[in-house]
Amino acid sequence: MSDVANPSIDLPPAVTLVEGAGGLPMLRVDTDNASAEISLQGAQALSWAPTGHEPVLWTSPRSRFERSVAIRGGIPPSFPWFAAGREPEMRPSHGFARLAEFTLVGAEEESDGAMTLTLRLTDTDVTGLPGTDVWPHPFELTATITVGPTLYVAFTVTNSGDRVRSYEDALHAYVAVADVRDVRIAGLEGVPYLSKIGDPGPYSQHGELTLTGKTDRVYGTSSAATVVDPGLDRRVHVGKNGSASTVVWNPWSAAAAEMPDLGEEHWTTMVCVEAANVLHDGVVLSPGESHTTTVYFAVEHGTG
Ligand SMILES: O=P(O)(O)OC[C@H]1O[C@@H](O)[C@H](O)[C@@H](O)[C@@H]1O
Repeated sequence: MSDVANPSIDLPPAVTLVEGAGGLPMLRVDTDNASAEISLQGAQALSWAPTGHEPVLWTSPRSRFERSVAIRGGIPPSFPWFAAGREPEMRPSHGFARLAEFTLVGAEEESDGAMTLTLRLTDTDVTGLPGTDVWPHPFELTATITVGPTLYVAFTVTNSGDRVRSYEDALHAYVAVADVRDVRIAGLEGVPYLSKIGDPGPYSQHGELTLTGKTDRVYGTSSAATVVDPGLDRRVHVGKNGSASTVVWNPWSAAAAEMPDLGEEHWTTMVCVEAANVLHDGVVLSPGESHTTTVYFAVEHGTG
């Protein structure tokens, strides 16, 4: 990696802007409490490790790193629609925000040593990206990412046009696990969900969630979830605000083998737990109104 010339703002010593894989600009954060890497494309945290812990976010060893191509891993944003969207013309998958290069507008050290980065994207920055013709509306998106012993990612969408608009969003986190077949996800007990595999339901979650095959579910909950991972002997708490849906996804072996940026050998080491607002829980904003979706992660040793 080499330093990128002329970052647009002064950076604290703990933050560097470098040319990462594929020439994509990346922010490197290295503090006493945590380290992280954040791609300006998608304002996408790709790695985060609090001091004394193994990396918490997963990025595919097979990911592509190219301009305007989705990076497989970390916390890509879905906006202005989720996955295949609510209308047939909503392509590409997960909308255009993860394909767009955000502008770094702030980098500040918090009093506890955590580092907060602020990145911005507006409709004028996404001209020409796939999907912008489907949702050609004025917006401002501000991503605020705080790197410390807890990782906070907040996405604020403002409707800067003069009509009411609706959208779906997700902070589509890939959590690193020893083996997805051995983890439990707590916090979803009793929550209603729809499945995108087979009969959509609705169903109700009985007990903690264990994954035994391809899983693609939208849970209707604003509560936190915890990934309990005996292989890494840790619990990863996934807290959230401003999110009415939690999506859990793992493609399992056959579908992963069909995905060139994932592959049959890597699907076991991740599970997606996504803070979202999707389907009938999509967000509706009046002109000038804003909504913030926040996800935060904390890790504890042990599974008890
Ligand atoms: O391959 P993509 O576009 O990154 O999407 C991956 C998955 O993302 C999940 O969030 C969706 O629920 C799945 O339906 C989808 O397959």
